[in-house]
Amino acid sequence: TYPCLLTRTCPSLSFQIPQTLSNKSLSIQTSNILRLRPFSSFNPSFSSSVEGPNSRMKAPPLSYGEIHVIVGPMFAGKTTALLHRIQTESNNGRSVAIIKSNKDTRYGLNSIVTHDGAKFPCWPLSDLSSFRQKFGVDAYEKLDVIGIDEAQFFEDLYDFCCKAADLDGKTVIVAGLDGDYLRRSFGSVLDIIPIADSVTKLTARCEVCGKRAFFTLRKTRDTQTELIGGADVYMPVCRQHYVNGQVAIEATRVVLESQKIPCDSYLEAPSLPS
Ligand SMILES: Nc1ncnc2c1ncn2[C@@H]1O[C@H](COP(=O)(O)OP(=O)(O)O)[C@@H](O)[C@H]1O
Ligand SMILES: Cc1cn([C@H]2C[C@H](O)[C@@H](COP(=O)(O)O)O2)c(=O)[nH]c1=O
Repeated sequence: TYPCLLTRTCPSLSFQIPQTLSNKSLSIQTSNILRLRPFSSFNPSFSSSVEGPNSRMKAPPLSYGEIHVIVGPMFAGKTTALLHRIQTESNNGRSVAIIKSNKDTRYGLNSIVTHDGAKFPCWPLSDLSSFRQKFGVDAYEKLDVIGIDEAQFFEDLYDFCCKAADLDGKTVIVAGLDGDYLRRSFGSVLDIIPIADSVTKLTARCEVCGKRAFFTLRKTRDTQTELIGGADVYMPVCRQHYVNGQVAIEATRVVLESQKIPCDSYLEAPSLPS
């Protein structure tokens, strides 16, 4: 339980093997060994390399960061919750920034907008790794809280969150879809659960019966995973109406294809079987 820093050892490291082991035939490659260094021997005012000529490790931050994940179907209030948390952090005097995917250009690139129309300025990016450079290295150092919306669209989500919280001391608040329209894991959102401090799953209202909605039903015949859209393309549904809706969509597809009738939108909420 001694607070410690893991440092990669240099190949010339000498260490003691317990007597019981040293008598046996034992081959250990020192370059693959991790050594625990007492925290007290670490000087936090050093920001560059920690140990040895081969080490590229950055000194750990003075305080470590946090990762909070908000998931749920579309219309569940993920963006609203993200904006609320960011606003609270900002009101508490912390420096904040929000990143969103530049794939969603529906409301203009430089703002995130909730389904209710609430807005906040943001950084539209294709990948998270470019954020530090684009935001400015000095400005990034001073940043306390980073919000990420539409997290399912970022392939480098895991690496970014890890680095931001573990090495750079940032609080990262991530909002995104846990599942796609077929309820498959979406992007890397579920991959960051093991490194998160908290996970919140929000629900919407089922568009058919008004009960809690856990899933997002796609109303069109498109089959690609990524398809930007709102209520024109998607509706939040409960389990019963997800299952019924998928059956209805599949049946409609078969009928339309057999009659070669082009149709963009299959479903309207009132016509869904209950
Ligand atoms: N079926 C629905 N269930 C819940 N909220 C809905 C629904 N349809 C529209 N909304 C509106 O959407 C808002 C949530 O928007 P938003 O935060 O952008 O959600 P998300 O980011 O999860 O898609 C709700 O406060 C509500 O006013
Ligand atoms: C289910 C599903 C959604 N999308 C897209 C549709 C929207 O542009 C976003 C989700 O936005 P929200 O803030 O959660 O409302 O994702 C998609 O591309 N594929 C899907 O399967």
